[in-house]
Amino acid sequence: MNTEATLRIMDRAHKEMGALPRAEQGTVYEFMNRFRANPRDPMLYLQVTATDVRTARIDGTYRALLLPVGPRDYLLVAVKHRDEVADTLARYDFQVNPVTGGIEVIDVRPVPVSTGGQPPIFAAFTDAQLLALGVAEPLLAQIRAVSGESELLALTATAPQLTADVLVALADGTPYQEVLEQITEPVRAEAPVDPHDLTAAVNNPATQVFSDDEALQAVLGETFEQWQVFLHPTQRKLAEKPTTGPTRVGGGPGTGKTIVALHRVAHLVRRLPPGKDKPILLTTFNRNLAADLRTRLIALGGQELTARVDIVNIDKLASRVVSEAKAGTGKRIIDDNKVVGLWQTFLLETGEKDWDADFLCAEWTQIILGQVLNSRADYFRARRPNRGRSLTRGERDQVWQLTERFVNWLDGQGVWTWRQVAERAARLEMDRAARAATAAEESSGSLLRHRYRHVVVDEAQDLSAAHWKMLRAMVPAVPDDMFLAGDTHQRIYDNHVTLGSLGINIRGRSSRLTLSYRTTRQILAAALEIMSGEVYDDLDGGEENLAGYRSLLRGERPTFRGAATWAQEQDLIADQVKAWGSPADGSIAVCVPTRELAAQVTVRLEREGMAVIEIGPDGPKTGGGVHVGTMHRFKGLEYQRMIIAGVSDGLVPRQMIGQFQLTDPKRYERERQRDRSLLFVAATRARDELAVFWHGTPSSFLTTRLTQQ
Ligand SMILES: Nc1ncnc2c1ncn2[C@@H]1O[C@H](COP(=O)(O)OP(=O)(O)OP(=O)(O)O)[C@@H](O)[C@H]1O
Repeated sequence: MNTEATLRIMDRAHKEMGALPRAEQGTVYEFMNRFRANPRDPMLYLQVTATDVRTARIDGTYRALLLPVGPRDYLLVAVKHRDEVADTLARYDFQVNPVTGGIEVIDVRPVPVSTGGQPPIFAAFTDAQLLALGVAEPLLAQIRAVSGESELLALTATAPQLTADVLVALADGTPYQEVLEQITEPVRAEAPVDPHDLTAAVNNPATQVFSDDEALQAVLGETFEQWQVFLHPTQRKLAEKPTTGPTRVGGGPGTGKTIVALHRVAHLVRRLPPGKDKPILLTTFNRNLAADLRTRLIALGGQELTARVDIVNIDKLASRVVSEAKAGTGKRIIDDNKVVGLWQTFLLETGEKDWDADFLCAEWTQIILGQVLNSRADYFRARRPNRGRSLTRGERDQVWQLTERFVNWLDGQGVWTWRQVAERAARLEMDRAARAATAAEESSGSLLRHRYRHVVVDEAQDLSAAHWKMLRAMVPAVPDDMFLAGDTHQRIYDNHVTLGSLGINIRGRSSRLTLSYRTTRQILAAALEIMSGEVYDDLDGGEENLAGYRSLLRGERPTFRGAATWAQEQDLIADQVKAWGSPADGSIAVCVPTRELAAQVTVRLEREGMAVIEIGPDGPKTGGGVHVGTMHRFKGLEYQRMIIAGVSDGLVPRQMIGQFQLTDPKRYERERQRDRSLLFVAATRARDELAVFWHGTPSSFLTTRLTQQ
């Protein structure tokens, strides 16, 4: 098609279009085509207004508000009913933000006046201070009038993104300097900003625009996914920034880490030379998350994009490496949670009484296999972080010998564990990398190469050291080699690593997202309360916290209710699902600590005539019905409404970990932290509403502030 003019869509106009009836969306689409073909078409009634903005006729009812940003370039800033145009023009202001260099559309309608008589929230900050943080100047008067949270949220709902981010952070008590460093600096324009140069501004990544029809077609098409969103400028920077080495993106639940990882993949694919190979690996912890990543990546860029990306969960990747090398042929892989039982049988059969099966199992999986230790000598030298009791040289010798015998014993039965597969794969890949390096040095023209050019990992907090060693060996240490997304507060498997010691140096290349797009402020506050007092690591020997973690979404306060017995608690669950209208569309989930409880809840809800879908290792089998599953199954998922049930003393944290309190206090702390993280993960799956139930005594993770509200 001949185009006379460009017409880009600004994010807020895009949202307005999404809210129009379907037929109207099609009309906007046609309008855009006609406008691009000939903006002077008299049927479009392009009119200059008192401000810089132009209006044009979409149809008998709707008008487009257009901002000229170049001689033949326009920005669609709003789609309005014709009766609202005059009011909109009077209320809206447009500016180039002097900090970000992006165009902002600002709604300067007055904030509803508070009747509470509270003092203004931002009185402590001068105008100059607020402007230095990137707050939109036309909003200063409104900002000064804000004195309560509901007014604040009414204002931030329509304010430009940076203004909203800054105001909420300041209102939450984040120190000025921290807001400057964490919110403003990451989105500051790289070059000086000329506030009058709209052409430069529209091309600045801070201006959130769709530059083509894809977005509109997505709105019209069936495949429009809610997550196909405008990246926040901080998210975009992380997704597109060139890096000199491994990089990590952290941040609380729902801050868009997965979305950033997916956009990173898309960005890397766009930079690949043409080809048919798959030089990018996208991996995560389990099967259903890998399947989810594939679906989301297809939605983002279609088959063309996924054609260049190997998407596979980490254990499957390891087993693929092992079977390619024909290592372990004929052996059956057994589940890691069966390994302690096997150690017990082995110790019984061999009459070995000096050692505890649990201790040996952890030592073998975490230290010997986990660190891919080659020899007894390596084991003598190995660091044993987080292992609690120390071992003498003689004891280490005994452990080494016992594990060797145990491995032979397993071998004799034709089985091995996922941990062993990971360790073997790491070893094979490390050998391959060493051979590739020698071949390159000798420039012998060998075809030996690294498996991948880029590796992107989601849910990085749950990978073991052996997994990391394997991944490190799969990709050369070059710029943009590894991109890791993860949150240690959500670690639900017992894998603690220090990436630096595994050859993955993320120092100075670690960032954190803080704005949650999933949960409401009310749910977030409860989830943070669950985490209070616990210390978490940053995957690299340091500490990480959730400072600045926040949300702009508003909702009901979560419900916390106890019952006398489990039977009565099940009544609470059934009543709550009914109170939510028992929708069978997969928007509600019930999450419990154990499989037995999940089975009982299923029976109970089915008795009420509800369709129930149990969540298995591959995620929910179908979308419909009320989803029920154990807490582990909820990693990476999200629901409109969630019930977390069985949050009782003895169940959360698990009673059995009490045995370690005296024998192995470090392990006790680790296990307790893991259970706390499970509850945190579960609570942060809820988008709009959350109900937490227990029977008997509530879990010690539920503070009295929560249980008595
Ligand atoms: N810039 C954005 N605009 C609107 N929605 C967003 C944005 N970024 C993320 N989201 C939404 O927030 C939700 C969470 O995103 P995502 O799954 O990427 O978060 P996460 O940090 O990986 O979460 P978790 O750690 O809980 O797995 C999704 O519904 C996603 O669509």
